Amino acid sequence: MTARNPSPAPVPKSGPARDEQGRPTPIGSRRAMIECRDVHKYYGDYHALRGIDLTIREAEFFSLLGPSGCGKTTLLRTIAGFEDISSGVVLIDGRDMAKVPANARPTNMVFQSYAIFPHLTVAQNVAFGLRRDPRSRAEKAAAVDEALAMVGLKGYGARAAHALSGGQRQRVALARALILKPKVLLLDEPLSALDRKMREQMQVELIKLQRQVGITFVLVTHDQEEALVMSDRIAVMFEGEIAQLSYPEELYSRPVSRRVADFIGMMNFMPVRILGETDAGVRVEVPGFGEFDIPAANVSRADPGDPGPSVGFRPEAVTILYRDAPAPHRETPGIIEEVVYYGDMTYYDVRLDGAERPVRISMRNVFGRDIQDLGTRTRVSWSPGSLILFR
Ligand SMILES: Nc1ncnc2c1ncn2[C@@H]1O[C@H](COP(=O)(O)OP(=O)(O)OP(=O)(O)O)[C@@H](O)[C@H]1O
Repeated sequence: MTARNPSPAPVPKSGPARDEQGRPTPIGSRRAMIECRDVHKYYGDYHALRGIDLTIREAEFFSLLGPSGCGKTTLLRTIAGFEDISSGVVLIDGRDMAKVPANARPTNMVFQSYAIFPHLTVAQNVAFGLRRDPRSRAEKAAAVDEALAMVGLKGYGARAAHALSGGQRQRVALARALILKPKVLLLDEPLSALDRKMREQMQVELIKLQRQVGITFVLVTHDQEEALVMSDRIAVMFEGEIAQLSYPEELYSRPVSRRVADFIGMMNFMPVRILGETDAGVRVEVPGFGEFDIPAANVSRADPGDPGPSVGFRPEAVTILYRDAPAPHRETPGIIEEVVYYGDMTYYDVRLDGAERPVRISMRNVFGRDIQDLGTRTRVSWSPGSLILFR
C-alpha cells in the first residue's frame, strides 16, 4: 500500500458468516446465496451453458475460471439478469429470479472497463448509484464518504474522475457498486486492464474489502493465479460446463482431470504403463521413475482428447538433490538440460535417465546454495504420493 491509497478499514470481528470469535465459518455450513440448477443457455443454435449446477454461499468469494469462450461471462450475466436463461433455475437468496429483471435483483456488477463518468467528480460518480434513493443529501454524502473510505479513497471525493489512475478508477467503480449494499457483487474481469503490480495490489485489497463488507463476491477471470489467490472456492469451466468446483488448494493439488491440471498452473505429464490394481493403489511403470504404486487418492481422470493415460506432477512436487545430500524418498538420476533463473526460484529442465523428454522442476533459491549448471549430472528426489495418475 502506498500512502496515497490508505488501507481499507481493518477486518471487523463480527459480521455475516463469522463466529463469536470473528473467525469465518466454514463455507459449507453457510446459507446459500446463489443457486443455479441445471441452467442452460442457447444463443441461437450455440449451446453456451450446458447444465450448470452450483451453489454459492453467503459471504463467499467465488470465482468462475476458464479459457476464453467457456461461458463464464454468460453465467455471470444470467445471475445478474442481463441474459435470460433457456432452461433451469437461478435462485438468489432463496428467491427464484425467473421473473425478476436485472434492476430488481439484489446484485450489482463491476465491469472490466471502468465505466465511470470522466466529467464528474469521484463523489458524483459514487453517488450516481443513489440517484433514486430517497435519503437526504447529507445522508447520501455520508454514504459516499463511507464507500470511498471502504475502497481506500478517503478524501478523494472532490477530485475529477478523469484525473485518476486505472486502479483508482476501478476503486470508484467498486465504491459505486457497494454503496447500494447489494447482497451479491458480480465482478467481470475487474482487474484485467491494470498493470501487473497494480493488479496484485488490488487483488489483496479486494480480498480485504470482501471480508470487511461480508457480501458474496462472484469474480469472472481467465487468470488462474488470480483465482487461486483470491477465492474461497473456484469453478473451473470448459465449453459451457463446470469441470471442477473446489477450494483452491484442492484444485491445485487434486485436479479431477488432466485438462483441469493443465489449466491450473504448470504440470509435467509423463507417459505411463498401467500394470494393475494393488492394495496400495495402482501399479504403474513410468520411464525414468520405474515401477511403483500410485495411491488410490491420487488417481484422476483422463479426458477424451488426452493422448492416453499419463502421470503428472507439479514442478515443486519433486526436488533436485544438491551434491551428496541423501534422498528423503526415492531417487532418480538425470541431467540438467535447461536452467531458468527467476530471482527467488530457479526452474530446471531435467531429463531423467530412461525418460524420453525432460521434466520441469522448480527449486527455491536459498542463500549460499549454488544454482546448478546446464549439463550437470544430478539426482531427483520424488515420492509416489506427489504424482497424480490420469487414467
Ligand atoms: N450475445 C451472444 N450471441 C451469440 N453468441 C454469444 C453471445 N455472447 C456470447 N456468445 C458465445 O458464447 C460463448 C461463451 O461466451 P462468454 O462471453 O460467456 O465466454 P467467456 O468464458 O466469458 O469468454 P471471455 O473470457 O472471452 O469473455 C462464446 O463462444 C461466445 O462467442
